[in-house]
Order: sequence, then C-alpha cells, then structure tokens
Amino acid sequence: MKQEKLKKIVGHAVIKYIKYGTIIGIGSGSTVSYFIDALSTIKNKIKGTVSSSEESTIKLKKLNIPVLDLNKINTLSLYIDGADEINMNMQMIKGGGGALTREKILATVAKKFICIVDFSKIVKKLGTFPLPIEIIPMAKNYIIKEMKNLGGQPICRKNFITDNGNIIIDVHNLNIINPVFLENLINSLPGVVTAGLFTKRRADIVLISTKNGVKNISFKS
Ligand SMILES: O=C[C@H](O)[C@H](O)[C@H](O)COP(=O)(O)O
Repeated sequence: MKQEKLKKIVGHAVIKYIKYGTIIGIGSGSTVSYFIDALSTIKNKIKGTVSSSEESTIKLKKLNIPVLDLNKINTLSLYIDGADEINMNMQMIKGGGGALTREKILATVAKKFICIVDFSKIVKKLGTFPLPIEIIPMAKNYIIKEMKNLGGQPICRKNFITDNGNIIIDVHNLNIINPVFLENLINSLPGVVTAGLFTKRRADIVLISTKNGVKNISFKS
C-alpha cells in the first residue's frame, strides 16, 4: 500500500478518539491534512480547534471548522499530530514542515497527545531524518558552528521562513545517543527557539498505519 494511502487511513482512524464538545489541538503536515478532512465530518460535534500552523489554519477555515486562540481557552484535552520519526520510547523528531515550535507548545499544553504516523516513521534510533531547529536569523552562523561541533552537518533550509518569522537549520547525520540530553543542550543555545526533538513531551498514544491495519501503542511509564 502506498504511503499516502496509509497516511489517509490513520488520519481518519484517529477521529474515534475525539470526545464530542471538546477543543482539539491540530498539528501540521500531510497526515494531519487527511485528519482535518475527516474532522470536517464531525465539525458540528466539537467546540473548536487550536492550530499549530498557518497551513493547517487555512485548511480548517476553508472547511468552516472554528479555529480558536490558545490564550483564550481554558483547557486543551487533546492534541493530534504526525511526526517525521518516532522511536519506541514515543520520542519524536518533528518539524519537517517547519511548524515545530507551535506544535511543541500545543503538545505540551494538551493533556493527551496522539501521534498519527505510517509505519515508515517508526525507528529504533532517532536521527536518520535531519533534525530541524528553529532559530532567530541573527544566530545562524553561531548555531551552524555549534551543530558542526556536535558532529552534525547543518544546512540552512532554503527560501523558508517559519510562521514565527524565523529560519530553520536542518542538521544531518547527528549521532543521537541521548535524545533528552540533546534536546536540552540545543534548546539552551542562545538564538534557538526550539529543536525538533520531542522528548520531554512525548506522545501518549501512537497510531501506526500498517498494511495490516492501524495499530495502537499507548505509553506506559
Ligand atoms: O512541521 C511539521 C510536522 O512536524 C509534521 O508533523 C511532520 O513533518 C510530519 O509530516 P507528514 O505527516 O507530512 O509526514
């Protein structure tokens, strides 16, 4: 089965996890785009959404799904998003679409985070997918140097400005032995808005789309 088909299946499968009358946090990317299509079929049953990117907001509004301001809501019970890589500890690399910072905010605020992926995103070790880092433009050369010192090959994403007006450095070939340590280290560098490592806020549930159906993995600490 083609990857797009698997993304579509999991994007629709997650609908049954939505409690009517609640506000849903919406991630970004192609898997989420299928999820938004499915969400539109129950749009009258939810209170609204908060969105992690301009791209998702445009799609939500086009489908007449209400988009609310995170600062004007009390609780966010559920956040649904894809990932570029996820390991068996439910730690992720995200930000292939550049929406990592707003995604991390919503994932952190939400009580529950459901990650929707096709099986190709499951990895033993994070880091085959280049690690995106959102940075303030002034810090570009400094962060490139720091990432080289860490053994990575940083590449500034061409012609790309984030929804927050910043730039993205994609770091290739990082040997990520301790994802928690690396997330903390990169996030502590001046000029870094956030690294696309999600280790403090992991997924609570992962729905994995496979050729044999959608598998559900729940996090147990
Ligand atoms: O910034 C983008 C997000 O982190 C996406 O969740 C991630 O890139 C996965 O996207 P897709 O579902 O298109 O593979």
